[in-house]
Amino acid sequence: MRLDPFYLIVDSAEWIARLVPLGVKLVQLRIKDRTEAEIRADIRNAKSICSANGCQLIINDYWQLAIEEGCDFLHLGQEDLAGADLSAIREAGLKLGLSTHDGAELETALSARPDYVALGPIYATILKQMKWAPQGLERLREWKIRIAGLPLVAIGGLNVDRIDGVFAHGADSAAVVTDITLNSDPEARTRQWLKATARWRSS
Ligand SMILES: Cc1ncc(COP(=O)(O)OP(=O)(O)O)c(N)n1
Ligand SMILES: Cc1nc(C(=O)O)sc1CCOP(=O)(O)O
Ligand SMILES: [Mg+2]
Repeated sequence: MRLDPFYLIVDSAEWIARLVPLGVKLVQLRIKDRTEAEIRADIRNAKSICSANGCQLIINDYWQLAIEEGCDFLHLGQEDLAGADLSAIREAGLKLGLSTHDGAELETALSARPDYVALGPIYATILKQMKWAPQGLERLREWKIRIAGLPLVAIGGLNVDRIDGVFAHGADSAAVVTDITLNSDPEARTRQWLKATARWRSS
């Protein structure tokens, strides 16, 4: 499986409606602190926008809703994974990406046979508090060897200037939140990301 090199992460279908039509081909809906009804509605909207734009939608955390809404790709962290029904996820035909932050988490992730592995935070992030220090670029090289052919997603503190570094160190896709969502012009920043990742898309 191949992932687009530009992996956008946003917290609403509104963001997806704004940015996916610009040419984004891989987006995660990462919603926190909203009601189940609101999340379900956003998943439906996001699914419809992504389908119309040929964009792969990945649902974060809400594996039951992803199954119920007929989604096809899920992202789970380690705690999410511990509480999830992997058989139900697989039976529903969902692909699965997993977060990792250290060697033990990588072992746990690999035993769940994921479709990609994410490593973070590569750089310090302002999105959420994390108990891990920045991994640095060299750790990506190590992970790429250890995951033996699986796609590797780099996440945490990425911006347009850091894109080439993560790909040069083995990442297959660069995931980003605040460099786009907190930018004064998110559409322009998205276009910069699309341009900066183009050479990794075609190679
Ligand atoms: C691509 C990608 N990588 C890592 C994460 C983080 O997942 P998790 O550790 O479950 O934390 P939350 O995002 O749920 O706060 C991710 N969402 N996406
Ligand atoms: C949601 C998330 N997970 C991470 C991990 O390391 O697992 S880092 C992160 C935040 C990514 O946001 P930004 O691009 O704004 O730094
Ligand atoms: Mg999670």
